[in-house]
Amino acid sequence: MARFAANLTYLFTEMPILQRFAAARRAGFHGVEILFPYDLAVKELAQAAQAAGVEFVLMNTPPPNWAGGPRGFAAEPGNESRFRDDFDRALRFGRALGVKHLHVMAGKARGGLARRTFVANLKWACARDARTSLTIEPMNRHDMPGYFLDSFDLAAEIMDEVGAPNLGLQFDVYQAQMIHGDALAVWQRHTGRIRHVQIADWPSRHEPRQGDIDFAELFRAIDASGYRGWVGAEYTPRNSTEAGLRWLSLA
Ligand SMILES: O=C(O)C(=O)[C@@H](O)CO
Ligand SMILES: [Mg+2]
Repeated sequence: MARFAANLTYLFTEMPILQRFAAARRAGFHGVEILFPYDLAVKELAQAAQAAGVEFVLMNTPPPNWAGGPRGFAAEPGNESRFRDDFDRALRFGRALGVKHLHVMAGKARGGLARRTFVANLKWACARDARTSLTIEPMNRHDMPGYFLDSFDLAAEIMDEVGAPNLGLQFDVYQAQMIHGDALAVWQRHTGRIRHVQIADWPSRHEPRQGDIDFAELFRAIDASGYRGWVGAEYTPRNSTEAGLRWLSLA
């Protein structure tokens, strides 16, 4: 069975960020994700992860202006040099924390030039450090209007164009269901490309077993596919984080 990581931007928000690592471990998680840890001290984050005994699995790049700004800008023509500077910063940050995957966010853009920009930036980023695993994740149009990477089939095409072994697909169950209406079918269509998984139920984006997705079937499909990577819990708890963790012992 895959290993589970707690997304500390979504879970355990009842306590300060540095306390969330140990809380996640006590709850049964062996890894953690943080969307944008850049405002925090690397040393303190690394110590918190080490003391808790959890792996740092995922963070996003480039660091965006989260307060109302775009979600990344890797597909935005004209921002290439900013992308490179910010990507290098993320790379340094990620190395210091031992982060397994860096999720490269496309930002808001449309059209052929945006596509070429995204491909060129990804090629550059993949070549920057061939040992660092990068991921791309499609986002649904309802939650992120205008986001360039808005389908898993487009992500597969982009990956083929980039053609780098250290670029993988991030399969978020909630995003797949929102975009394509059948997360399991998306899993089956793109299994070989998937490097990281995130889960939340649909349509609520709460914990598994609160909505319409058949997680027993999905976990069986993930197991049967031979996927042995991480599964990140990236959902908004319905009540407290602790109260909603029953799904973890049933997975
Ligand atoms: O919204 C999602 O889904 C994500 O995975 C985030 O990384 C977007 O920031
Ligand atoms: Mg996600």
